[in-house]
Amino acid sequence: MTDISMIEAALEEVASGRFSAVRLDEGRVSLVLNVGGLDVRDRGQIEIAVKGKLRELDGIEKVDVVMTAEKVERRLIAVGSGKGGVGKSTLSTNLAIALKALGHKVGMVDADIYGPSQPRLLNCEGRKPEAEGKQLIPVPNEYDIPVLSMGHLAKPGQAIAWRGPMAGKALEQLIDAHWGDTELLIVDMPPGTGDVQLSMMQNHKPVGALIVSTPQDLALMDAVRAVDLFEQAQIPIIGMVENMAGYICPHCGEVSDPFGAGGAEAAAKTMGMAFMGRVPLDIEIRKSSDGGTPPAYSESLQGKAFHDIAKRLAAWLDNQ
Ligand SMILES: Nc1ncnc2c1ncn2[C@@H]1O[C@H](COP(=O)(O)OP(=O)(O)OP(=O)(O)O)[C@@H](O)[C@H]1O
Repeated sequence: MTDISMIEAALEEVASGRFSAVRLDEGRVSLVLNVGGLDVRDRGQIEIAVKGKLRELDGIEKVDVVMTAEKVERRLIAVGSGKGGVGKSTLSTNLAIALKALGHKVGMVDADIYGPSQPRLLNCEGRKPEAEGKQLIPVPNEYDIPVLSMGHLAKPGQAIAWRGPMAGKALEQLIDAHWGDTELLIVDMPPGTGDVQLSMMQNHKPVGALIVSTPQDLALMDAVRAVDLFEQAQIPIIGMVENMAGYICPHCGEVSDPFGAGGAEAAAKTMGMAFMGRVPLDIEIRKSSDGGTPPAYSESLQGKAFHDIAKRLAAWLDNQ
């Protein structure tokens, strides 16, 4: 007849170093399985392997497995802007990839529920997230940045026209998902300064917010409003990023400043916040990002600006 030592020997084969509290009671085995660091699929597989292996043993009729994982301390970083189209999503994607290259375990929440673009930017459009119980499982992709976006739930091109409370609920589902061992969650915020943004921040308390602006005055006025919103919610501002600064002509190499120059840096100084860096207006950034091959993933010149900003962001996180 099977005894505890035989059960432990069998467990050693399929779950070495991960089991504890093994009990045997009239043909019924119970144990605790530490699944820390495993993703959802691997967790499922190890559970099946353990149950299968133990049921092969003489007289074992039932196996109860309790899975535990050390709690991952997950930090949220909000990327916001006062208005749309300033490059918030592009920055979020490329920063996520650059932070991953620095060794962080990064995930992405596309909180821009009315105009989701992360599925396209991370080249995983058309994939549906699976669910475990009531929790969504983030969508994997070639960049190893698990992502959840309303774009994965709605049909491509389908307009998402929700009222505030519904939009807020959808966003909760994306954030309270099965993020596994993801330590850093980049939240690509919806543009503007409405209720959805405010309640998300109150509920989830990001550790900090990055503000994106283009250099011109009008965009900067909107950026000031975004700063106000984060301050209202008592979210520390990490700093300001200037996007679409200095256009380099692909033909003659001449640098021009269609949206002005240095405006965001000056505004950051006035508001007493850090300036995190500038990203040039470069057609390659648009082509590669919108084409699902973010420039930060390659050694390209265009990727460098994002890597520099990611280093500053990582230093800020280290100092928290
Ligand atoms: N530095 C840049 N150089 C060239 N094109 C850029 C740059 N940054 C962003 N873009 C392009 O500008 C467009 C808008 O960018 P993006 O979608 O990232 O902005 P957004 O602020 O997230 O917009 P929305 O609020 O509408 O989601 C995209 O086509 C993107 O490729």
